Amino acid sequence: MTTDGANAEIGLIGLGTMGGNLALNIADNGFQIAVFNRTPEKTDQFMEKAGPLAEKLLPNKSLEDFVASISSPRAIILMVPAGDAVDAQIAALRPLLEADDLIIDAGNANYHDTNRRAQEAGKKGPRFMGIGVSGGEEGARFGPSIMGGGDKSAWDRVGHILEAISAKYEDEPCAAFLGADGAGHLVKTVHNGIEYADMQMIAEVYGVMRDGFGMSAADVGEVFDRWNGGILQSYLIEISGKVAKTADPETGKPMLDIILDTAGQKGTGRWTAIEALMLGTPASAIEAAVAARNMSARLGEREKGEQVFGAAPQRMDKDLIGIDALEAALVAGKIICYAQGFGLILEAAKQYGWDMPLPEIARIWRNGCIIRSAMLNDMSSALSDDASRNLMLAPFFTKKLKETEVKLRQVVAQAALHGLPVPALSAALSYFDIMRTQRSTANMLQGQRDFFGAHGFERTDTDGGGYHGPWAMG
Ligand SMILES: NC(=O)C1=CN([C@@H]2O[C@H](COP(=O)(O)OP(=O)(O)OC[C@H]3O[C@@H](n4cnc5c(N)ncnc54)[C@H](OP(=O)(O)O)[C@@H]3O)[C@@H](O)[C@H]2O)C=CC1
Ligand SMILES: O=C(CO)[C@H](O)[C@H](O)COP(=O)(O)O
Repeated sequence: MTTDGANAEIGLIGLGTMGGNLALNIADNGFQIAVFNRTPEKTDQFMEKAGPLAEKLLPNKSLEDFVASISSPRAIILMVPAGDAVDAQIAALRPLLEADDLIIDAGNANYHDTNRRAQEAGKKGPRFMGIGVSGGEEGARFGPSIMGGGDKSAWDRVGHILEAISAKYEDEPCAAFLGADGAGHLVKTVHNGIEYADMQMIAEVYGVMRDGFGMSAADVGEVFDRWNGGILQSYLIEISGKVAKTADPETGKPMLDIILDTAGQKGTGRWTAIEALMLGTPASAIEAAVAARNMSARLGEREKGEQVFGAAPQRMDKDLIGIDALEAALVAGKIICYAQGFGLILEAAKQYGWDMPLPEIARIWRNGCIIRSAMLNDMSSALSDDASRNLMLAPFFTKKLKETEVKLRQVVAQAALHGLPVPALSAALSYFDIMRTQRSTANMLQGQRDFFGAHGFERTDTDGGGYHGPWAMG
């Protein structure tokens, strides 16, 4: 293949929401970038909107021309839907590329797919790496958080571009190499799992304010705005305030009162829960958040349930718990869901032998990504002190949990008494209570298992295992 006129330093396929903005971001940072889109008309539309950045963009209508316009060894970012589209795009590119060329999947891939693709690349070429990108449309355009995985030498080749286009926190790039094969995509998946839990807990306190306290959407928005000035400062609290205060231009009603209450999901939250179950590590707040989205989608069943049982939510006297208790409950819930998320990453790193820098993960989540928040700076410090310790046991977070735990308990208890569902906050509280109890109730489980299956148990008064109760059949 000729490389005459191959000027682009990098290429990108998939000019959708994320890919189009990422390409503009790369061009804006001074890199010449070749672009290609399956539907050629979208490439024309993209170029029309590129303005002065067009001079840094090399649009192509065929994959062959696209590949030929990138300087060798080539680096090509894929920003297409996860799954079959990625495999199909790699298969289409493979005959056009040389062994040292590099394909970078920047979509929300399942990390098991990334592990497989990395192995296939090792056998068939070209080179391959998977990176997680977070920040939505705006992040892609002006600075996302980038979670790199794969071959370190591949990261070293393109890392300067990824760092340049990433968000910055106090001038530090929110982009880093996090480990081999699918490590970057595993971290992005857990990021999204935490995102699910964080969003769900915010929705739960919104529910207490709306259905329990009878507050208007605008008043709820004011509360979120106030919280955003304190310990809960975060992108998700900020946008929740904006969502709550926005009116529908057509009806003038609050947007929140117009939006149908069935949550969509594309899979990353579910993958996080599946991964936690497969790795045997507790992620109950995240699992509860995924289950809550699943329940929300069953609108017909919920309608029938309300007809049969009556609606659950009941008004509650604001003084029973108060707005400040909701803030404290969110603080506690947030710490716990991050403790679970980092615990899951730690477990996956052990399983795959990946040397994953947990403080670095918290560091690159401090800006650019959807879960960016003030607390992530403290998490990065806590994980730097000891990355293998449960985050709840880091002194800063122990103190915060001691300050907020009672409020979390009051919110969950009063919510339950008033029929206000708070599944993620409840799961967080149960996790907290189990993880601070030396003598749990699993002795009963062991007794039951031994009774019906002779599975054996360990005794508290003797070393070793394989003991049976007197119920065992002789
Ligand atoms: N939206 C978001 O907030 C975020 C999305 N992501 C991930 O980024 C990736 C892209 O998402 P997003 O930009 O939102 O998606 P869009 O639907 O906006 O764009 C998808 C792009 O992929 C192309 N495409 C679709 N199917 C194929 C195919 N079979 N072969 C080749 N190209 C194809 C489309 O081309 P065409 O114009 O021809 O349809 C389009 O350019 C996904 O993996 C998503 O999960 C990651 C972080 C945030
Ligand atoms: O990766 C993202 C944010 O970090 C995407 O916006 C993703 O689509 C969010 O997940 P879901 O669509 O399942 O809510």
